[in-house]
Amino acid sequence: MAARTLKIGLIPGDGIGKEVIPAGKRILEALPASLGLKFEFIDLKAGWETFQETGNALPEETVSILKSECDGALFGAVSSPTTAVKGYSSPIVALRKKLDLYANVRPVKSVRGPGVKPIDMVIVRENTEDLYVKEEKTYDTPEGKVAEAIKRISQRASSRIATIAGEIALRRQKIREGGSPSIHKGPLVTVTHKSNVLSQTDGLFRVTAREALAAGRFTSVAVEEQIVDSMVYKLFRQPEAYDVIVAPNLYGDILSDGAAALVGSLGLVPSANVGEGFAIGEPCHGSAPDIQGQGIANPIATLRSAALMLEFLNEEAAAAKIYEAVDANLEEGKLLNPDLGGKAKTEEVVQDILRRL
Ligand SMILES: NC(=O)c1ccc[n+]([C@@H]2O[C@H](COP(=O)([O-])OP(=O)(O)OC[C@H]3O[C@@H](n4cnc5c(N)ncnc54)[C@H](O)[C@@H]3O)[C@@H](O)[C@H]2O)c1
Ligand SMILES: O=C(O)CC[C@H](C(=O)O)[C@@H](O)C(=O)O
Repeated sequence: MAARTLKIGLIPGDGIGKEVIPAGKRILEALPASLGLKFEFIDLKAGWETFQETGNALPEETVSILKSECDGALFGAVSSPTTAVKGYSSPIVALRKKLDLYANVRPVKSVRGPGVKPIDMVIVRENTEDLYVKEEKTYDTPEGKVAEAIKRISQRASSRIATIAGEIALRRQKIREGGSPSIHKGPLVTVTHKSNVLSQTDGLFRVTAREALAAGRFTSVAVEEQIVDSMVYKLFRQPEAYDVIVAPNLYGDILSDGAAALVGSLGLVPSANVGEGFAIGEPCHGSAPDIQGQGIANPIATLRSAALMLEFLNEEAAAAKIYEAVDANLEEGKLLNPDLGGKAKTEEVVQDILRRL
């Protein structure tokens, strides 16, 4: 069988993005040849440093190479400023829209072990609209300034995101039926919203998601809904109750960082930005300026993001190899980074996981 060659764009970005993306590249290169996969890598620029060098946080070349040459990509993190800087706009938010990566898929899973609360959920976050359309304005009134932002929810995006959430629930169920141990009895999708207050925007999300999940092929999928604030409460008290969560963009962003705390660290939680036939693996965390340059960033979110990207490029066997090696490191618990209470450097954890591949 001829090997499949995947061309992968590498966008480290800023801060610890530069420390963890090389680890993602190395794990792909270290996959066994028997999987029949080869990789070519293209280094691409984006982020705050790129903005300072070129005046553009997302150079056109990065977008055009991703579109015309790559099968997928790994994105580290960028240091977006918290005050407006003229000409700067978050490159990852822009990429999601430019490449129509409409779903942000974020699995949050605990590893097996005594005393560990079993958690195995996937947050499926709408990735193109909601408050992330970034249509904001500030104006003066006699009482002072007022700022406004548009929250845009469309039927099309809500339907697409609920549909992929349903498909992910079915796929997870199939893996369970194949014998994988699981804490879930059957496929469940929880639709989250705030339509008790935002009856038009979140109301449209809720109704459309429910309609999409009522399709014939999802008859085996149980569908529940929950208002986002009480969802946070239940997520923290009973995380094992969730299988697949589907959420509008901003709620999905917030819920996934919260869920990361439940499994020990943001440094563990991966994501994939998924569109038709293209995926960008991206750790859920940011550029972590508080630890950058110390060589202690946890690489696991990135390694798992590389695996997740492979899953969406139909390379499940290769993805499974990476997950197994990472889980073995965590289950043994001897070589952990400081975010998990250990003393290991990034490099030591990477080497331990590569050894297990
Ligand atoms: N995808 C992205 O590009 C992305 C995502 C989130 C935040 N950001 C940006 O990152 C910058 C910093 O944001 P923040 O500090 O709010 O969030 P953050 O995710 O960077 O850090 C939050 C906390 O988690 C820790 N942490 C995160 N990743 C870790 C890892 N791999 N290993 C060990 N510890 C880790 C950090 O040290 C910090 O204490 C901001 O400029 C923000 O805009 C970018
Ligand atoms: O800081 C940025 O430029 C993007 C942050 C980004 C987001 O979607 O809001 C991040 O929080 C994420 O979860 O991917």
